[in-house]
Amino acid sequence: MRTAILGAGAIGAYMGAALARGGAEVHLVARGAHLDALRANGVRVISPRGDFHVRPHATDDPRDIGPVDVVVLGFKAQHYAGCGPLLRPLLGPATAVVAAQNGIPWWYFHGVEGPLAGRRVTSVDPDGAVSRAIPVERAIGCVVYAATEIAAPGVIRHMEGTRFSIGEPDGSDSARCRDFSAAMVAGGLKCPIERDLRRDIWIKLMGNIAFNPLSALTRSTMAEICRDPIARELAETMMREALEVAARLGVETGISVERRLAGAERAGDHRTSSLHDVERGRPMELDAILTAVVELADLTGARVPALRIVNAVASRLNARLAAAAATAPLASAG
Ligand SMILES: NC(=O)C1=CN([C@@H]2O[C@H](COP(=O)(O)OP(=O)(O)OC[C@H]3O[C@@H](n4cnc5c(N)ncnc54)[C@H](OP(=O)(O)O)[C@@H]3O)[C@@H](O)[C@H]2O)C=CC1
Ligand SMILES: CC(C)(CO)C(=O)C(=O)O
Repeated sequence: MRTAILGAGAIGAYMGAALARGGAEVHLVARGAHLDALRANGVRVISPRGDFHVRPHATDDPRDIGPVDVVVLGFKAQHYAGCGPLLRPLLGPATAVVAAQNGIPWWYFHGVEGPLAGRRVTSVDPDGAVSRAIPVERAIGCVVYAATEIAAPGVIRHMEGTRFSIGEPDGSDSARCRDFSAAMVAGGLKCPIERDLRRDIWIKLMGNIAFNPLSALTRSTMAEICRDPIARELAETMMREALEVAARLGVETGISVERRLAGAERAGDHRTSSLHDVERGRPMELDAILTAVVELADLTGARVPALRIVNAVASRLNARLAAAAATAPLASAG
């Protein structure tokens, strides 16, 4: 399978390294010092499951690669709207795009029936730019249960989790999902194909919706939030509100808030990807993880006062970080 990883960061480079280890043809698209290291030394994965090293092709120009069978999007979701020029050279008539992301994807109401069918989630696709850049027909959903970080340029630290659940937006059984899953499994990852990926999206989102913004706002790890009684109560309230939105959209996660909190506590002193972002002076990935859920609450009539307040506060921080990054472009280019 010919695969390109567009935005080969913490998660993308980890998936790419595993796919290459399993025998797939992998091309990494990255930039900056990370790209220099990938070109010079390949990807080193440091993992409690065993370290490994692979040397896939790495570039900043997808025209060097050309059409592939599968593109994995490893960007943060806020970069999807601008990815058209990078994505286009990789697309052949049947290329699938696996969106490995947290939160509500741009394709959320694609492939469903009922009054919301085909509706655009404006928080994640404000003017349709994402749908134009990445046509929903190409999308394969992907819920990431792994936790990784870029420990140094070209070096990925894998902390926990090897599950990447995938699924077609319309729940159908497809050869492209089966092929991608087989390539991931060959690389040592778990890649179940879910007929109802929206349930997985909400199970994962229960954690992210609370821990990602709270960790970024308080500069705390997940375990620190769990140990602080007030922060823990806020996280719990946010999770309950998210579950209510999911239920109104017809999704029952079947997982209690208590169980999800216990899982977060077990993750220990893990820094979320949003905490990594703000520590690097970058806006966190808020639109897909929180703002979209407030939008869906308004759509379904759910009361979400805690989500609304945290979204407003975190948006304020994001605006400041975006303004600071705009006045210091060289520092933020990484
Ligand atoms: N990290 C984790 O443990 C988890 C992450 N996720 C989700 O996975 C997704 C990816 O997150 P994560 O891997 O942490 O993010 P990263 O920031 O580590 O990776 C994104 C990568 O894309 C690169 N990139 C951005 N724009 C371009 C460009 N124009 N050209 C080339 N490269 C570019 C970034 O480079 P640069 O740094 O130079 O901008 C970065 O290396 C998110 O949706 C996140 O929520 C889900 C579960 C766990
Ligand atoms: C915290 C984690 C790894 C999920 O537990 C995550 O999804 C993130 O860092 O964004």
